[in-house]
Amino acid sequence: MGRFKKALYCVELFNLELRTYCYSLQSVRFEIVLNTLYWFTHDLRLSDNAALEYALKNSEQIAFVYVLDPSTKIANNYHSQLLGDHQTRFILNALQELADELQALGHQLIVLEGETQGEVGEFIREHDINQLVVAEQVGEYERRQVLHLKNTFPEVNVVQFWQHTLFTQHQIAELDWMSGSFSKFRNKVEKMPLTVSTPTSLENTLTPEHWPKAIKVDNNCALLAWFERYDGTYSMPNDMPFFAGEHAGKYHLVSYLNSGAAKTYKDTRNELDGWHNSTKFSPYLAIGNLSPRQIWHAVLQYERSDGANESTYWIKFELLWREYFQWLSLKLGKRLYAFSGLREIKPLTSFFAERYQKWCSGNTPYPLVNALMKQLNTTGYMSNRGRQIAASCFINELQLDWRYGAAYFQQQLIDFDVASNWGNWQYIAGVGVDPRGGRHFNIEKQTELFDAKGVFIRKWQGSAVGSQLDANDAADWPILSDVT
Ligand SMILES: Cc1cc2nc3c(=O)[nH]c(=O)nc-3n(C[C@H](O)[C@H](O)[C@H](O)COP(=O)(O)OP(=O)(O)OC[C@H]3O[C@@H](n4cnc5c(N)ncnc54)[C@H](O)[C@@H]3O)c2cc1C
Repeated sequence: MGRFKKALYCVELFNLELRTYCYSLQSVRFEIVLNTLYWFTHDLRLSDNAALEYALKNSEQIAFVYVLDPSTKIANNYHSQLLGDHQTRFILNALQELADELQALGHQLIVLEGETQGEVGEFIREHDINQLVVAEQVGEYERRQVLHLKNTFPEVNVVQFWQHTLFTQHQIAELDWMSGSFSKFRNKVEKMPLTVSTPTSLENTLTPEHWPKAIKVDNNCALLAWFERYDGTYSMPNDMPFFAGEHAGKYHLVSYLNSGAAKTYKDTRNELDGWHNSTKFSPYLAIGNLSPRQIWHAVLQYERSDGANESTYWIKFELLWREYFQWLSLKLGKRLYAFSGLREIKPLTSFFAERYQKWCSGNTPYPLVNALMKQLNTTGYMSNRGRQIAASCFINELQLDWRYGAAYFQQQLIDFDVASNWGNWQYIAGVGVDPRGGRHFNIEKQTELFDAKGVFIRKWQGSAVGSQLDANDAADWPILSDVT
């Protein structure tokens, strides 16, 4: 055989082998049915959800699961629940909407009740799941849950997607930002500059007839049970109409921008009250009814159509604060919850049960703080400036351990987000990465600035009942000779 013919022969042999290999790969693929479990966590939406798109395109059968964990309703070491009633209600309503959406597509949202990783694990076992798809999260506790499942089920293909932030992990790696102040982070982001990729829409990528088959279960009444337990007779305050769900989130985004309030955002964002004085995007971002990319691009679109100014820039600036805390939380891991945060020095505090109680219920000697806490307890919301004042009072005037305050906020906030809450508390307590140390807001000055006429304090009945911080002062303690 000539050299040329020999070469051709070899190529043909190689092609044949390649075809056989591909064919066997195809048959393997047909033998293994991809039974996927899609686990919803902080991504309660169908659009701009890369993990969900992947799961739908790469499965033969699929089940959608969300877990309601009763242990999150039990008081923890800080005397607070991990999941308070305001956010519970918000989540339940969002789940109901998601369940309806999935049902219209011939699928089911299976709401399980129990210890989260145990419930997911049991579902994997019972339904021969060989692929678990879940959005990647920044919280240490949530990350450990997925890690635990990966270790328990090495045969299950665990696929995770990063979709809770504006930027990708790859973009952040390129930034070469090894944690540090917000200014450093923002400067780097804006100097590069990093681009926020366009959000995706499920309808444009996958028509319903191409969805995988549904894995269904019979017993699915946990959602109803939780509604009965936690929705009760609750009526939403008229001036804080937080309707939950992906549709409500999208509607809120459009109506906020249509209201024109974005044009004056920078001047109004610090006000203590008023629906349109700030965007109120936070509850939707916290549970993933909206993605930050959807908001970012809606603001860009608004700037193109209605004009950009300092205020529209400032909305993006604040979204960068959120972004910063998400990446910081990922870097800090469990140090996000540590008393000394990132610093070597532990703050000087004590535990005054009475002061703590008074702060929580809004009965301190500080009317503005009282009004803020009552607003929080009633609505689940408090403005950013309000949060700064209330947290500063907790740390500086009341000299309490900041972690108890953070945990109480976690319980009360409708928009609780692990990175933003614990990160901001660290920042005010002076144990975070900020080089300037903690923040002490002068309550009198803040009252003068934001509630000079006392309207907010009257609305929330903040007037101080007594001017004394502690019922017992040192003089009330028995002296040693009396005790013996
Ligand atoms: C002690 C303390 C605790 C906080 N806890 C939370 C929390 O659990 N969840 C939460 O979402 N935010 C938290 N924040 C940040 C901020 O107060 C809220 O995001 C904001 O008040 C929500 O209202 P908005 O959507 O109208 O904000 P806007 O002023 O309209 O801001 C637009 C968006 O930017 C982001 N943002 C604005 N300010 C901050 C900030 N300081 N840190 C991080 N992101 C920011 C939010 O996503 C917000 O929705 C906390 C702040 C403090 C000081």
